Amino acid sequence: MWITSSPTTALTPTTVALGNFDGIHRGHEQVIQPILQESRASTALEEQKGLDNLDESNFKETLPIRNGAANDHVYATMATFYPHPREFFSGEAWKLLTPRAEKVKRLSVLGVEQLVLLPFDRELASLTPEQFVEKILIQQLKATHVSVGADFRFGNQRLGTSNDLRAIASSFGVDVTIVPLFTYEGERISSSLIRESLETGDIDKANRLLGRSYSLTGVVIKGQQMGRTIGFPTANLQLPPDKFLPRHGVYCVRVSTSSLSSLASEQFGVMNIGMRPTVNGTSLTVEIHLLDWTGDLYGQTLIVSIEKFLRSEAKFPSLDALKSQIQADCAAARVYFGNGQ
Ligand SMILES: Cc1cc2nc3c(=O)[nH]c(=O)nc-3n(C[C@H](O)[C@H](O)[C@H](O)COP(=O)(O)O)c2cc1C
Ligand SMILES: Nc1ncnc2c1ncn2[C@@H]1O[C@H](COP(=O)(O)OP(=O)(O)OP(=O)(O)O)[C@@H](O)[C@H]1O
Repeated sequence: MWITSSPTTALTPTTVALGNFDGIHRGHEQVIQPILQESRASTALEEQKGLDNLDESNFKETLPIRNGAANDHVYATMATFYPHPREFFSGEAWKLLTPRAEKVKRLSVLGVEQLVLLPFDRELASLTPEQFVEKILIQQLKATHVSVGADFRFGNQRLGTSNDLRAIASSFGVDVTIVPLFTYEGERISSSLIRESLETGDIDKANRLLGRSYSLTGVVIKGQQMGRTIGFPTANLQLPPDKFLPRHGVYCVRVSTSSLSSLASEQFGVMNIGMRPTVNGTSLTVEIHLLDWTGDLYGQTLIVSIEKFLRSEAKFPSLDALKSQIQADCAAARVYFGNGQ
């Protein structure tokens, strides 16, 4: 996937899904679908042209190549803002459901070909809706089609609505798909609602809104190595600093790794997110104990899918008391994953 934070270097022409898209939830996927369809239609057209021109003597030259203006390919593009507008306006670091690497991975799976990170600064924030369309969408991205949700707002002071976008874009001959709001049990699916669910430990709801399990991807680093002394070795995860974490506490998780060398298949585990008050911890840690697994995971990248909130983190009077509780956590996780022992 081509990623650029300079819209003038975007691959063009484009079909554009527009918004913040933090989390890439089920509502976002509805907005992305039309641009994929349009891009695939252009690929089919290209391939047909390639085939029409094909003969044995010029085989190489007539296959469609996607570089430069010489082809008709329309690039399925997500145009999003960086930093997140909330971070820009509040001046405070904004934690993300999908930090950049995760977003890119998810978009690639969906078939998006290009991510354009529009630098969100005073200049961009002060563009009127008309200026935004003309400068960014038409001149820079050479959009042929744009897709947004019905509640999309844009331009200076968020004055432009999705209908305004359609009216302005149509004056340039560009179609706008306005996707009806995708709801779950009567509530509009949004990044904010997913954050709220994660904050309260309602993992089931967060995962249903997302359409997949909320996950943490990080490298295993060394902890204090006390876990093994109480019989529960843990993999301590280092996460991107801008990753949004659910409420502190203990969770049932599924763990996999992109590397073939460590975990042969997905493993079940228990995870603690918190300060470890029992051992007078001073920093936030995210640590996982894998059920029925021993081995070395240092340096490995783990993908941890969060499935269920079990309990809040607590300060125990002794390490033995903590150990008994972790044993109970493991038992609860086995029951949850259906292999009670
Ligand atoms: C499933 C699980 C639950 C935990 N619950 C708590 C807890 O409630 N309170 C606490 O202080 N620490 C808790 N911990 C963290 C332990 O204190 C920690 O694993 C131990 O201190 C070892 O840390 P280390 O791996 O950095 O050496 C938990 C750890 C796990 C794996
Ligand atoms: N549930 C939904 N159904 C259809 N379109 C949606 C839905 N949620 C967001 N969109 C659209 O997807 C694009 C990206 O949405 P954006 O990330 O800005 O909103 P969001 O998920 O509601 O996040 P937040 O809660 O932070 O406002 C926008 O065009 C928006 O209108």
